Amino acid sequence: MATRPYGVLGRTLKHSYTPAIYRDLADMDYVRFEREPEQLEEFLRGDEWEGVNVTIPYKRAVMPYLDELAEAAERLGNVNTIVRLADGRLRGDNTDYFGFKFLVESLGIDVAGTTALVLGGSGGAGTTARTVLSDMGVRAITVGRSAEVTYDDLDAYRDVELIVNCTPVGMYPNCPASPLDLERFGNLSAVIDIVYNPARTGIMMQAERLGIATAGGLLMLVAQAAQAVERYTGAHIDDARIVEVTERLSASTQNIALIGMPGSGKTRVGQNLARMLGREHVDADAAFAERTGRSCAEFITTSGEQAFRQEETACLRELGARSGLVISCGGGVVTRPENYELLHENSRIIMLDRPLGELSSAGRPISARDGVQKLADQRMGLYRAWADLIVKSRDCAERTAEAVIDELGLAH
Ligand SMILES: Nc1ncnc2c1ncn2[C@@H]1O[C@H](COP(=O)(O)OP(=O)(O)O)[C@@H](O)[C@H]1O
Ligand SMILES: O=C(O)C1=C[C@@H](OP(=O)(O)O)[C@@H](O)[C@H](O)C1
Ligand SMILES: [Mg+2]
Repeated sequence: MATRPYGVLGRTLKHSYTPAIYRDLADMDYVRFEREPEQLEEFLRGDEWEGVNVTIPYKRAVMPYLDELAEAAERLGNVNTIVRLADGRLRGDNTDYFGFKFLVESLGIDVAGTTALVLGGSGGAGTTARTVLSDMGVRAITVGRSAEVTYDDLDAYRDVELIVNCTPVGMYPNCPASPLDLERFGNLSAVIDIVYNPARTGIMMQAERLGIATAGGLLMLVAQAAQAVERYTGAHIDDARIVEVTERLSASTQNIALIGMPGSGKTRVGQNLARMLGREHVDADAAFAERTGRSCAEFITTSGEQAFRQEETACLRELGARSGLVISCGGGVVTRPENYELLHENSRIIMLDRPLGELSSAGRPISARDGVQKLADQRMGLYRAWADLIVKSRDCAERTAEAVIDELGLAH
């Protein structure tokens, strides 16, 4: 057994999911090796590590210090895994190839003979994607601002079956955003995005709306890590385990967003949920008050509902992009269609379904103005349509929180 640690080498790694992935995949402790460019040589020639995953911006920069390259690294011209061989020599490998192939295969589509647009295809990730796709029999076309095919030339490619995003457009914190409008493509079978935060990027959400299959980058991230572990330890990690670890990571990194009628328990159940799961709780109404210096009720009474809704959306844009939170929404979040994607991009949306007769209007100017029944007529259909999961209210907020945890399949 190696006594030196494994780790991930990069420049800023604070938000890296990699240590969590290794812990879950292989019960391995994984060190974040944050180094500046001028420290690279010393790090690579030193012996404080046993093996490393390499991330941007060093996937090419490490190459001069390696003694040999695996075929994938040679072909792609970059290295994401370095293994220390028994004789001390360093071998550079590239497991992103496997990771991306795993992602494409997860769609369950026979891609051979199809054509794909690879957005950002000339960058490092784009090269990996193009190489994998070509090996799978796909005609991969690089699209980029200075590539042979630019975003202005796409009318000639309306019939492509696949679009792959390898640009950072849509990545946290500038989200939701999409590099491309899918409307003009009439023959798409899938959209792949290698971005993994948020869980659903702008282009993926548009694809969902159009009924097109999607795959996000988290599975690739876990699959490349799994093959790196195989390279370090020689132990095989099977496909089902890669999927299982991805699902767990996806569940823990996405927010849990509670929606439902005013008084249904979003705030109180959210507090309990966060406590039970060890997560941070954010009440959207409290965040609103902090941002504007006025409570929701006060804001609505003095500035009107429309101004309130505008601020509420601005608040939600920031909140919905974050990770791992329990978010208690305001009851009126469903009144603006644009709020849906702000939640859906990185949250599982849970509707709390509490009998109307139990709902109080106290301190709620909109409930008081319209009455619970009228609000329910306007909103219940929307709550149901937005929800990934509908949980019936139990006899107290704590028990409802337990039910949410059980129905989400989370441990507490
Ligand atoms: N079964 C239950 N589930 C949720 N809340 C309940 C339940 N029974 C009573 N309550 C009470 O109802 C109120 C719900 O209010 P709140 O959480 O502010 O709702 P919302 O945020 O959805 O408007 C709280 O005072 C809570 O203690
Ligand atoms: O139903 C609504 O339109 C509102 C519900 C409130 O949140 P709760 O549902 O938590 O009471 C709050 O966002 C605001 O007063 C408007
Ligand atoms: Mg509330």
